[in-house]
Amino acid sequence: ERSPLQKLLDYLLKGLEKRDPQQFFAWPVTDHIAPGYSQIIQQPMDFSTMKQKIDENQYSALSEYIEDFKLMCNNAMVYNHPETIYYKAAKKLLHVGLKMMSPDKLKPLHS
Ligand SMILES: NC(=O)c1ccc2nc(N)sc2c1
Repeated sequence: ERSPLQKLLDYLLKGLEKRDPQQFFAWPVTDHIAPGYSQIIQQPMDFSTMKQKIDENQYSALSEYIEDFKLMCNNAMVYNHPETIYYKAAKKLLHVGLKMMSPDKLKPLHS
C-alpha cells in the first residue's frame, strides 16, 4: 500500500522527529498550553498531522511535504518570542531539517 514517495516521507519524518527530542512539534499545539494560539496561527501543523497526511497519501511530491515542515517551524517562530526554547528549537529544527532534505542530500535516493 506504501508508494515509494510514502516510504521516503516516512523515512524523512523519522529523521526529523529524532531532532525534536522534547516533542515540541509532535502534536497539535492547544490553546491550553499556548494561550491564544488558534487566534494567532491560522494554519497549524505538527508531526502527527504530517504522518496522517502521509498515510492518507495527501502528499503528491516532496515539495509539498517540505512546505508543511516549514509551516510547522515558522508557526512556532511566529507564536513564540525569540528568547523562548520553542522559538530556538523551531529555528534549529528548520535549518537541520532543510539540510537533511536538500537535493544534494537526496540525490543518491533519487537515482
Ligand atoms: N510548537 C509550539 O509552538 C509549542 C510547543 C509546545 C509549547 N508548550 C508551551 N507551554 S508553549 C508551546 C509552543
